[in-house]
Amino acid sequence: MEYNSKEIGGGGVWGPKAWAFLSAVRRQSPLVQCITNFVSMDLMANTLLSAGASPAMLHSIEEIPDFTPHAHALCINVGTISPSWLPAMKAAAELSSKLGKPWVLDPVACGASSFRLNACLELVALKPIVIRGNGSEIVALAKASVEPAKGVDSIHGSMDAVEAAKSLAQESGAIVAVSGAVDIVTDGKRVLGASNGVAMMQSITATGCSVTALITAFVAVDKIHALEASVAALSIFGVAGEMGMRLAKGPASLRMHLIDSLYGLDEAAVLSHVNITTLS
Ligand SMILES: Nc1ncnc2c1ncn2[C@@H]1O[C@H](COP(=O)(O)OP(=O)(O)OP(=O)(O)O)[C@@H](O)[C@H]1O
Ligand SMILES: Cc1ncsc1CCO
Ligand SMILES: [Mg+2]
Repeated sequence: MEYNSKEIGGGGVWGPKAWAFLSAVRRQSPLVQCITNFVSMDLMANTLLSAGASPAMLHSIEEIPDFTPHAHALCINVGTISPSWLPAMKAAAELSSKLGKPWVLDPVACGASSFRLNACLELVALKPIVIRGNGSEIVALAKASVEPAKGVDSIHGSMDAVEAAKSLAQESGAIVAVSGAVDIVTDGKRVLGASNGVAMMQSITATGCSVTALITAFVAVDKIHALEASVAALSIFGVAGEMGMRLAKGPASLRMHLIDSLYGLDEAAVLSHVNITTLS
């Protein structure tokens, strides 16, 4: 995709960019392989379908040589990792990188144990194009230290993790995204912020996992612009949350309306709601 790279500030230039990404996903319907946790499989697959992508939750190591080459992108999430899952994650990541296909890492609760942290560090070494976590996950991964936060939930705001995100991006070569009230995305130099979404999204399990999968679908259609793809996916998911919140009565109905809103997003809603700015 071609963009006017000259930023003219605010959502003005980003609304059309975000719409271009969502439209490309709807048009191309990329096949996204997800090796993810048991909690997130349903919401993640439905998020991808609602955005127009095609999810496939294949995680067996025996299937990777046949299947992974057909996927347009790969999402790896360590949420319920056990030692038997790690070889398949590494094999799929390695094969994707070898084939020039983008893959995205969600380092769920990477500070919770040394096994989980080391698994994430091994995966980071296999060159994900994007790493998306919450504030505590990005701080733990950047410091490479076990420091139990609150399990899969964050005790850091996304803005508390900006420096950690920049240093992780510089060390790893990946785009790093931190979700929160303002979603932060950095390549180690530029820092973009997406101020969409509603706080109640934190009360639905696996919304973070699902937005990581949406980022994967967006980089599947334009891996050259992974920074822009990531911030656009975070903003679009947030806009769907804002629209869904108008009809929701609580987390359970927000979950349903978020999916419906993502499915039904039109250009006018995207252009008027996307709120992406350059932070530095
Ligand atoms: N205070 C907030 N206001 C608006 N949106 C928010 C807020 N906090 C989180 N979000 C949004 O909620 C979604 C999930 O982000 P969160 O940081 O909770 O991820 P997570 O901790 O990895 O979640 P999970 O592990 O349950 O998948 C993102 O789209 C994010 O933008
Ligand atoms: C609750 C939970 N536990 C492990 S993974 C997961 C989903 C949110 O990350
Ligand atoms: Mg998470």
